[in-house]
Amino acid sequence: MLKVKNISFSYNKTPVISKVRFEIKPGENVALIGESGSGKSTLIKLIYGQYDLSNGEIYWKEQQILGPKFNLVVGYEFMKYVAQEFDLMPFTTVRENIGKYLSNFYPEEKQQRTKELIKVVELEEFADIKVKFLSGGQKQRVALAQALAKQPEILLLDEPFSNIDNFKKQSLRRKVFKFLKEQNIGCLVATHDKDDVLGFADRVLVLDNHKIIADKNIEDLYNNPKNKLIAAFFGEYNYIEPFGFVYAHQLKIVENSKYEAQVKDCYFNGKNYLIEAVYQSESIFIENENKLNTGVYISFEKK
Ligand SMILES: Nc1ncnc2c1ncn2[C@@H]1O[C@H](COP(=O)(O)OP(=O)(O)OP(=O)(O)O)[C@@H](O)[C@H]1O
Repeated sequence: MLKVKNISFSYNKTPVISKVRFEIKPGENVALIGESGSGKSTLIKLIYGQYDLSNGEIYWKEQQILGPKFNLVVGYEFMKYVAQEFDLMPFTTVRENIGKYLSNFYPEEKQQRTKELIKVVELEEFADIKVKFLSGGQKQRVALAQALAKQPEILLLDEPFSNIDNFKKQSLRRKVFKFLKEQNIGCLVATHDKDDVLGFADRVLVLDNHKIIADKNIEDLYNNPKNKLIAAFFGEYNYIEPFGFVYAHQLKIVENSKYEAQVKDCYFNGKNYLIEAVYQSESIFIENENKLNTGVYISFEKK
C-alpha cells in the first residue's frame, strides 16, 4: 500500500503541493488529473523520492520513501517511474534496452521476459533496431517496457501515451493496463487524456490549487462532476440551472420544453453533431443525431 501522508512541497516560496494525502492499494490503477502546471509531475517525482518533502511522509508498505538528502541514489527497487522525458541507451537495440536491468545469470528467463515485454508495448518489429532510429512514441514504449522489466510493485507514469499516435494508443493502453492488473502492479498515472482514465482507472485524484480536491471512483467522478475542471476533463459540458453540470450528450432536443435556445453552430464529431446554441445569452452544447441549421430555435431537456 502506498501511503501519502499530508505532504507539502515547494520549489521556491510558492507552494506546489499542499497537505496532500491519499493511498494506493497493491494492483490499483489510480489516475491523477489536473490543469497544466497544477503539480502532477511534481507529485509523482515526490513519490519517487526525487525531491525532499517540506512536510509529511510517504510510505510503500513499511518502507519510508526518502528524498536525495537521505539517499545517494534516487529511487527504490519496488517502484519505477516513467518520466515525460525518457532516458534510454541510443546506441543499443530495443531488446538490449529492455533487458538491461535483467540478470544475465538466467539467460533463458531474461530472453523470455524481454520478449513478453516487447509484445506488451507492441514493438516486435523493432526489437533489433537501435533506439536512436526510433520515433518519439516508439522510444516512449521502450521506456515503458524498461520500467516493467524488473516487475515493480508500483509504477508511476507521467503522460505515458502522450507521444503515441491514435492508431496504436487504444490497443497499447489496453495491453499495458491489462498487464499491470494481471501482475498486480499498482500504478499512478498523471494524464490530460480522458481515454487513459475511462475504462482503466479504479480511482481518480483531482489536483487543483496545490490540493487534492477529489478522490473518487471513476463512475462517481464522471457522473457527478462537481466543478468545471472535472466536467471539462471528460468532454463538452454546460452549467445550466437547475441541472447543474451536464455533458453535451446528457441533453436532448425535444418538441416542447421550457428550455429554448437558438442554434449558433453545428459541428460534425463523427458519431453525432455537436450543436452550439445560445441559451440565456450563453453558449450551450448539445449532442444531436442530426445536423441543424444556424438560427433555428430548439427546445431541450436533460435526458
Ligand atoms: N524544477 C522546477 N523548479 C521550479 N519550479 C518548477 C520546477 N518544475 C516545475 N515547477 C513549477 O511547479 C508547478 C507545477 O509543475 P508540474 O510540472 O508539476 O505541473 P504538471 O501538472 O505536471 O503540468 P503539465 O500537465 O503541464 O505537465 C508549475 O508552476 C511549474 O512551473
